[in-house]
Amino acid sequence: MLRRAMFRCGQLCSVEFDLRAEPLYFTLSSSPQVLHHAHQQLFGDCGKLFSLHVQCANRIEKAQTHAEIKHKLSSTLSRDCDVFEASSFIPDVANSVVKGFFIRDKSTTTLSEDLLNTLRQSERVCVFSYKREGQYCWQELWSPVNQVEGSERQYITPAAAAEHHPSTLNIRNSDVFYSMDEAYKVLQECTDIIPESKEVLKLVDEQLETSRGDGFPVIVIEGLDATGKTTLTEALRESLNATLLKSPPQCLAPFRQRFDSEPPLIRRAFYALGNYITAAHIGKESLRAPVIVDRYWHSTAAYAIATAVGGRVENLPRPGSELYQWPEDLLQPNLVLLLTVNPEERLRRLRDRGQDKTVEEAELEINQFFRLKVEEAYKRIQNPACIIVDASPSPQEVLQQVQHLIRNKCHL
Ligand SMILES: Nc1ncnc2c1ncn2[C@@H]1O[C@H](COP(=O)(O)OP(=O)(O)O)[C@@H](O)[C@H]1O
Ligand SMILES: Nc1ccn([C@@H]2O[C@H](COP(=O)(O)OP(=O)(O)O)[C@@H](O)[C@H]2O)c(=O)n1
Repeated sequence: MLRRAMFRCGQLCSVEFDLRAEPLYFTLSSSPQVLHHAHQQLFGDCGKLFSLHVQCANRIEKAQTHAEIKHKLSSTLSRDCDVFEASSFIPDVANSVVKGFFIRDKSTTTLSEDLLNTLRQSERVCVFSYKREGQYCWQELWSPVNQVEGSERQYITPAAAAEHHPSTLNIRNSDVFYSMDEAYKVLQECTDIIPESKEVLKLVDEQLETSRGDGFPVIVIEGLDATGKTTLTEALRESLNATLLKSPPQCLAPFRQRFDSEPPLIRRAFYALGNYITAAHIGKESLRAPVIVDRYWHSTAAYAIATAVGGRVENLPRPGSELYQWPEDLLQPNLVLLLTVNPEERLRRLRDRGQDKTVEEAELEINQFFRLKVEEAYKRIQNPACIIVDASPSPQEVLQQVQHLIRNKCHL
């Protein structure tokens, strides 16, 4: 299946060569093409250069295989090996992305070849090698012993950058879910390999139909870790005599660690279903009191998009993209406030709080690109859009600022 996918006409390939730069784009053709300067860097002397592509029909198996290989490559290959994320895709065609890796092995050992041969035998992975003659470079199926019979040469053909970053093509109902059914289906497909999925789906089934009558206002507080959400939401619960809810809801707490260890497809479906459970609780609670929610769909979508899209903020889906649209079947709050503090103050608060960071928070600290993408994705989400609140002042000042906003917007 993959070989067809790799060579399909109009197929583009991209390699995330450098986090700070645009991916390297090329396509494949059966006739020799001269390499561009930019492609010399990757295909320069070829040497031990391989590309490795996951080929599984089942999307759960594909997601898990990709995650397993990523872990294997990072834990097994020596520092003499560069590993780059790669994709082959059809520009602007949703779900056309086939993900893979490029491995440039500068070591003198055969470690990468031994590992690739092991992976290749799993039948879920296809490995290509690269050869060069003068100005021409081509790929062909690889095997450790000799060239795979009938393996035709596919010449590397420089191509212009795609208008939209390839990672934005697979977001819909793979990283971000726009209906409960789509998220529900993913966990249904996992029940035999992740038994906890059955319990999560049972909790979803037990929730009442989400009714959003003309109840009390629903206010969501969003923001990166340590921006002050917990402190503010607890103060608002008291000052407004409100009900405080969280997403994911407490009933999912026993399963979080398990799903946090799964690839994005499964993990994000879990958090999406958490929002639907919280929505049912909001529907009920808002009939008798104002409701404050600590994180909701903005968090789920912003972190998922920022994780899925490699490289810089510019690679995010454009503002106004349908990927930022609120799910039609998810209860909408009256007001969403995004707490922001400068990075130094946030890190100080994180340290003062002393709790260990989530893996994602560790990533936020190391990778400034990721933090900027999360913050930008939060701001691009529409219907409802969030209102930005500077949460740098003291807890009391932030509370007063927010109470003023709530009075104006929700007449509370
Ligand atoms: N406005 C504020 N000014 C200074 N410190 C704050 C403020 N709000 C919260 N903190 C402190 O910062 C840390 C993180 O706050 P927390 O409410 O747990 O953030 P979050 O829930 O967003 O992760 C805590 O130690 C908290 O006491
Ligand atoms: N509604 C939500 C809430 C959290 N999350 C994920 O869970 C991570 C941390 O959530 P958390 O509630 O433990 O973080 P804090 O509220 O403690 O900062 C976020 O970084 C998101 O990746 C989500 O996807 N959707």
